[in-house]
Amino acid sequence: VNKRLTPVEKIEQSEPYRFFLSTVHGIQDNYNQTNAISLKEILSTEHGQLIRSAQFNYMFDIEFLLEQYPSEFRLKPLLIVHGDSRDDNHSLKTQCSLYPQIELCPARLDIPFGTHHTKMMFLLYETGLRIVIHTANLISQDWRQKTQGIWISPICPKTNDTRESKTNFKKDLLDYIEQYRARQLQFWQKTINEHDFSSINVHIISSTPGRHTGANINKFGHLKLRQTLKNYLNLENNEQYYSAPIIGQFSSIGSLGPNANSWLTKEFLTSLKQLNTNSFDSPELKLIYPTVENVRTSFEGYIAGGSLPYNMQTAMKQTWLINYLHRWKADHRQRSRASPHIKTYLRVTNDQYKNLLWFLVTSANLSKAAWGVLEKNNTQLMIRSYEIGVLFIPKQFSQTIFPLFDSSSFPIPYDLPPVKYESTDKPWIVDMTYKNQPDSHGNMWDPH
Ligand SMILES: O=C(O)c1c[nH]c2c(Br)cccc2c1=O
Repeated sequence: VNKRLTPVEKIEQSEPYRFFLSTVHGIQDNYNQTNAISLKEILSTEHGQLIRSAQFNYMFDIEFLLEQYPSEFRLKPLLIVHGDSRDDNHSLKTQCSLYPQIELCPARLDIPFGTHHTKMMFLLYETGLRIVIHTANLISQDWRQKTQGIWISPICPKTNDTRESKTNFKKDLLDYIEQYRARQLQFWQKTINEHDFSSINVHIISSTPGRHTGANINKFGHLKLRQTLKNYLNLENNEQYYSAPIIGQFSSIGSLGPNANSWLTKEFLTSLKQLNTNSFDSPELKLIYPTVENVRTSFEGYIAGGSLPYNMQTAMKQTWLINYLHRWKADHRQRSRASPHIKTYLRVTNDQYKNLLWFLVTSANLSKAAWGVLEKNNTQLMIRSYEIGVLFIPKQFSQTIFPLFDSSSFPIPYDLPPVKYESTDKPWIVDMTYKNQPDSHGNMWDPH
């Protein structure tokens, strides 16, 4: 019998990973019960009496957002942290002008083409502080029929000593917030400091705009990932891990250069393949990005492609990327037709993908703007955007690996091994017309 779980039961049952996919309209209920949660459930009164909250994001529909809060919480103070680009500001100011309880905090974007991608919630209850780090915009379309990733922290109790987690979560979160240099965030910096984070078992991997150098060079972007894997992934020096495949999965792709060696393998893969041994084998890098067919047959149809903004101008400069690409396929979660807006990076053992070495869920797509690009003879990492994600490492869960196919297995979002593009498969490109086959709603796609 499919017992409907309450939001609190869902979180209890998700232990120890606390990693969810968003619920999807149109799939069997039990696939929306196990390790799946909605925005209303995240904000439910069940978790306690909310005092105030903060919502970091890229796209906002304020009416929709307020509707997701329980009615008794809708008038609580709400801080909206958003990108300071002109049009964002205008529409947000207009949307929020009706609500005195909403305060706006524009994030400085001093480097051109940077965006405020970070998707994070601070939920302050009478019993303590909860952090949610996820991949969904605060618009209804992002929470209805897509595959989104969500990590929900425990409610961290207030404490009179600054309890840190074994993963340095508190310090890394404060380092991230500090980069905004925004007075509207001072209350939350103080609040974070006053709460006990010792129960948190994930690492923060974040990005902030800037040219990070010297002591700060490993604080953000792909060098933070490299450093964290180096320090915490204590795999015995056995050869079997050297060629273990690495998988990147995302909903957009930036300009990566004229060939793989420009940035993808030389810089980005070097960080992903970091073991605490200097292994020389080059592991396979497999990239998952939706095909046109994935989009056409998705629940949303071609409209899903509006949230996959890989453009023609970029794609035509890097046809070499096709050889790395794999389809979106998530049959075991009944989400092969729930278009992915989640972004994940993981490493599996090469014995038929039985075990996971680490798993990252993040706002960061496959782009230099998000992850950073080394400059000045590798002495500085230039990042354009704000991003944040959480990294799961077996050691922090008292395991050497995360089993993938047994009872306590890690709830991965898609099917492994990934399915390589066939010769007829094309990556979805947002500004192309698709007129030769109607989508699941009988529509065509003509962006002009
Ligand atoms: O970070 C995100 O979530 C996103 C960033 N840029 C986008 C563009 Br540009 C067009 C359509 C959707 C998105 C999007 O979803």
